[in-house]
Amino acid sequence: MTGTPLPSPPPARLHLSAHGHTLPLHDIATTRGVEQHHMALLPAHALMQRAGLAVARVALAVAPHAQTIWIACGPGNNGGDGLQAGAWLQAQGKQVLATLLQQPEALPADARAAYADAVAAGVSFVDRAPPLLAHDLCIDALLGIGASRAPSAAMQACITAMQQVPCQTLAVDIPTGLHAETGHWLEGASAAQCVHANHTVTLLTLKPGLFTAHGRDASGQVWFDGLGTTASPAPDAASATAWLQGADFKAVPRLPESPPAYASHKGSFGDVCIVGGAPGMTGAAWLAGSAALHVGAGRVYVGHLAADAGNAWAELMPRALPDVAALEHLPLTSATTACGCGGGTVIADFLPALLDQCPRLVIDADGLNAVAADAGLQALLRKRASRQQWTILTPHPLEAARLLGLGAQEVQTDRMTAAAALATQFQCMVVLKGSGSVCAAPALHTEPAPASSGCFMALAEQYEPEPVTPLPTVHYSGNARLATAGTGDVLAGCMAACWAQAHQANPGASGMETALHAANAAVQLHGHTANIWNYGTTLTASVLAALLPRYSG
Ligand SMILES: NC(=O)C1=CN([C@@H]2O[C@H](COP(=O)(O)OP(=O)(O)OC[C@H]3O[C@@H](n4cnc5c(N)ncnc54)[C@H](OP(=O)(O)O)[C@@H]3O)[C@@H](O)[C@H]2O)[C@@H](O)CC1
Ligand SMILES: Nc1ncnc2c1ncn2[C@@H]1O[C@H](COP(=O)(O)OP(=O)(O)O)[C@@H](O)[C@H]1O
Ligand SMILES: [K+]
Repeated sequence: MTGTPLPSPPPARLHLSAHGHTLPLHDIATTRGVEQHHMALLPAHALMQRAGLAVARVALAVAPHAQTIWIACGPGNNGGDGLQAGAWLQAQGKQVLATLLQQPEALPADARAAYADAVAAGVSFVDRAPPLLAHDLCIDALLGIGASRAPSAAMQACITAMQQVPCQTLAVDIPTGLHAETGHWLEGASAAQCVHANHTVTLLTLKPGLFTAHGRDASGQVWFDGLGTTASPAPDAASATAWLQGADFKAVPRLPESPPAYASHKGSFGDVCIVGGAPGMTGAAWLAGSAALHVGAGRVYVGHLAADAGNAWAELMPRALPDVAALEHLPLTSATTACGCGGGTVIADFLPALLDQCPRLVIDADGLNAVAADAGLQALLRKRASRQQWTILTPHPLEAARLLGLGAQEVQTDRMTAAAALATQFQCMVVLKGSGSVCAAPALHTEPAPASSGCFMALAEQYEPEPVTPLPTVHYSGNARLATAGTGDVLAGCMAACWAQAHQANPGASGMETALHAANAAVQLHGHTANIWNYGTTLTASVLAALLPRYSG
């Protein structure tokens, strides 16, 4: 077995990328399809041999000095990958001890062959975790994409042991206990029933659950191996079911610098209006305005709902909004507007006019709460897309729950579905914030094919455009340094500024696509700024706003 040619390329390590790079994500059904396709092309058992080799390679890379390696193997093919890795590692001179939670004869065929390889290589079998030292390693090969319920009692004992070992843990494909698609715990399980790995080597495809909800905490450093089925380190893009933004297989910790054209002026970078800052929450509007300014909007107006709002930044243009009529002092019909930041309950009075007039509108915070509470506002919101007026909603999980009439926990249980449901329900772009922010869009209607004459004209008239729903994007950038008050206001202002500039640069582009681009660009800039903050002090929202890099397309 050790003479089998090595599949290439070797496992690749996922890194943050400042370039807004996208990588394809695949759900379980598509992953199964990819697996079946390649299994049919390869000799029997070859794919699992490659999977085992990929796991062994990562094991040697992350724990080069390990002498003892404990592998907890479940009853399916994830366990088979573990057994196969054990065979490779034993052949490399490691002492491999495996705990197998299934009778060997009851394993699926590939895993049974892996078991035979492990026995032949000299792997020992033990009932429970052996004594391990800090430089040793344990491998979680209990459950992969076949996990269907909370771990069994025997599995739980292995998970608890893995939580107590003094060495690193490497998960195969997905940490046991985590749902591969949602990043939530398996149904009926909790954090205590999930492996919290230092590393995860995921196989054939990148799974969305590794990157959102609890996924980032449970997975540690993610590695990918296409098992020789892809020419590049990235999995196949054609069959993607979502995108991951902000990660790459190479470290690129620098933002590109593209200076603005010499012959440009402040009118070249779009205007932004902020509407918010009710009494007691004036800071929220200033934070959003500051963010818009730093991201590079040409002119930023702050319409504040409090009578005495002060002025935090000399560069911002304040406009007092004692009543709805005062909105005429803002260039709402030409600018890009972010509303709701610190908007209090009074923002509800302003929303009908904003929904009516603003061609590009980001609705955040209290603006979202107002919409959730008022069916009339919801109807106005839904109508906007048909009038070519575009909207981005930026809820955190509780705001999303209010809009959907669910509990916040239900939203967190399946963040991608929740974001997509909001996008469809309100015909808006949606950024569901939190760890692994998710951007979703409603179905886009494709234009009819151009027809020039005769029967083709007649056919074109009958042509019903097929709606196309863009894939959701999960963001890899961002971390818990953003978990401080006001960072959401900063995101809203940042988004309006990205959107204003993207629209200004290309006013003829599809409004919906520009909105989607702006939503993703803003989440990336915001998250990236938190990723590079390394000063040991709290990243306050004001500092975050001032550090945001200029939008560069
Ligand atoms: N074949 C190949 O060449 C390749 C395979 N690959 C690998 O295969 C993995 C998928 O394998 P898989 O489909 O066998 O599913 P897997 O995750 O092992 O679990 C299913 C088993 O667990 C059981 N079970 C479920 N939940 C349970 C629970 N809570 N507590 C206890 N038991 C539970 C379930 O029992 P059942 O529900 O049937 O009663 C069944 O026995 C994939 O993630 C990747 O690692 C790739 O590397 C590519 C090459
Ligand atoms: N643990 C985390 N990991 C990544 N991003 C986070 C985390 N906590 C918060 N954030 C980000 O910080 C921002 C917080 O927004 P929000 O909850 O609206 O805060 P606020 O209302 O205080 O401004 C969002 O962009 C969110 O995605
Ligand atoms: K696993």
